[in-house]
Amino acid sequence: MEKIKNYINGELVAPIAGNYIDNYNPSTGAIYSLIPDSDKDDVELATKAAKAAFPEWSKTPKETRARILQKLASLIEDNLDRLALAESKDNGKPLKLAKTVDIPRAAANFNFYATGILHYASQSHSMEGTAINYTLREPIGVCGCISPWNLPLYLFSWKIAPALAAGNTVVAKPSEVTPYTAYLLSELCIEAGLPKGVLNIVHGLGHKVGAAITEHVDIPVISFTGGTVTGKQIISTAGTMFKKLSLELGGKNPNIIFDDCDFDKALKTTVLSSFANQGQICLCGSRIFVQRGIYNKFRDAFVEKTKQLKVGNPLAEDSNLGAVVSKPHMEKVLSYIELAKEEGGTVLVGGHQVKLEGEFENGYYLAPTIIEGLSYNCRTNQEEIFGPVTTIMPFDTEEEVLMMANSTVYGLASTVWTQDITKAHNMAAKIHAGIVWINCWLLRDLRTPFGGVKSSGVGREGGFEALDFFTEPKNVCVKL
Ligand SMILES: NC(=O)C1=CN([C@@H]2O[C@H](COP(=O)(O)OP(=O)(O)OC[C@H]3O[C@@H](n4cnc5c(N)ncnc54)[C@H](O)[C@@H]3O)[C@@H](O)[C@H]2O)C=CC1
Ligand SMILES: O=C(O)/C=C/C=C(\O)C(=O)O
Repeated sequence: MEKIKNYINGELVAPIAGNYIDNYNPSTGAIYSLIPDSDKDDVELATKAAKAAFPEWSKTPKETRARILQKLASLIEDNLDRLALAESKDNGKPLKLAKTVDIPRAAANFNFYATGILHYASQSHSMEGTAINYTLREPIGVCGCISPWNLPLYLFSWKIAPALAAGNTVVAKPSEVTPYTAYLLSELCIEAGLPKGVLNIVHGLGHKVGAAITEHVDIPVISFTGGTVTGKQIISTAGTMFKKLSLELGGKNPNIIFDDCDFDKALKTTVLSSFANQGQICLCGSRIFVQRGIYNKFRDAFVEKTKQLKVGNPLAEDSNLGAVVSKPHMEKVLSYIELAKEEGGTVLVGGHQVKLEGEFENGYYLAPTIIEGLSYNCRTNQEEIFGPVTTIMPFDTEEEVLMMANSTVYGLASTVWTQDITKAHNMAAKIHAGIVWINCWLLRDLRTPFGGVKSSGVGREGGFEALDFFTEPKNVCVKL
């Protein structure tokens, strides 16, 4: 069986202790490769390599760094089909999604920061003839980047690209649930001519590799995307070591649909925002609030459209949903559906596992699920499920829906559907979230700040925010 390798000091290497864990294909439930079960010794080796590479990489002209990262982006584009197939096999997502979203976005992340760094400049503040301040932005050192399984290469590269562009070196850990495209990326880094030690990829479990990165004294910066519980563990270690932290965590995002919306657009996008990537995007809308005047009409049309979605082999062109990422995750989502029923919810569509035939009979498939009749403050409506499950609830007034929308510990994203521009702006101002989409969803401009408030995270990714995060400001005041 194929053994995935770590990428340390420019070379593909086996884990020091020689241990491996199984890698499953969620669409079949079969083990198809082995992942290094690395430990703190591998992290130590990677950190040493990253530390040794830092002086030269940080002094390499930004134009040279940009050229190498652009070469990497081109190689990702050249390998689109291979990478998309690998992502679909590792994660269970529809191949067409990996081809049109995940892999192009990974290339875009490298291109964006390769060019972004060329436009990133020092600020200066003049003190009217007395003095002038200029603020240098310097790379920090070795950065730890820890990423999740839902958008594997997309989110892995979203961290690595700005860290490297800014002149840092990196020790990165992809999710052990979906390691394969990070492994392929390491091959492409070698082909792109990334100097050895600049990027190091250590595969393995969160409580071993992730924890070793988090607590390493020579890694002063941690950028993490994943679950809120893990985020808390990272803060409790890295916070006390005064590390610079960026945490992009969970969401329980409201979709707020007013009577005066463009009905067809709101409906079409709500189907997408509920079930894209099997509902495994931190930005998916998982609580749908519909104003009473159109509630019945919207609910019935939403159920009808959801019934038409095909759950199937991720490689098939006509599959709308593939498999969820793992058996434990499927069981977690199913347990929330049971909880919803106990809490008085009615399953309008879905609510069960989908059994496919032939080689897919042991895959982890779930029917897209809509649940009605729950109170806004029950556990189903407060906790992140992270699967193809959404709830639908009526509301009457702006005040009422704001109260319900803002009632969770999360505050990542929201959508608002209305033709009334004043109402849209008022809602945007009052929603507790880092991102508000008005009459759209997941329309991404990579220059914008990306992240959440409350338990959805700390800090922002995207645009110059990420370059600010991956650099340290130094103010120099010159007396005139
Ligand atoms: N982007 C998001 O918002 C995501 C949210 N989640 C949520 O989190 C729940 C749990 O999913 P998991 O796979 O367990 O996500 P997770 O948060 O445990 O995994 C994310 C990354 O963190 C690493 N990690 C785990 N424990 C760590 C530790 N102690 N120190 C450092 N790194 C550690 C993992 O190996 C992985 O690379 C999901 O059901 C979902 O609700 C999961 C993945 C992505
Ligand atoms: O940057 C984006 O466009 C999307 C990011 C999505 C996540 O961070 C997530 O699902 O965890």
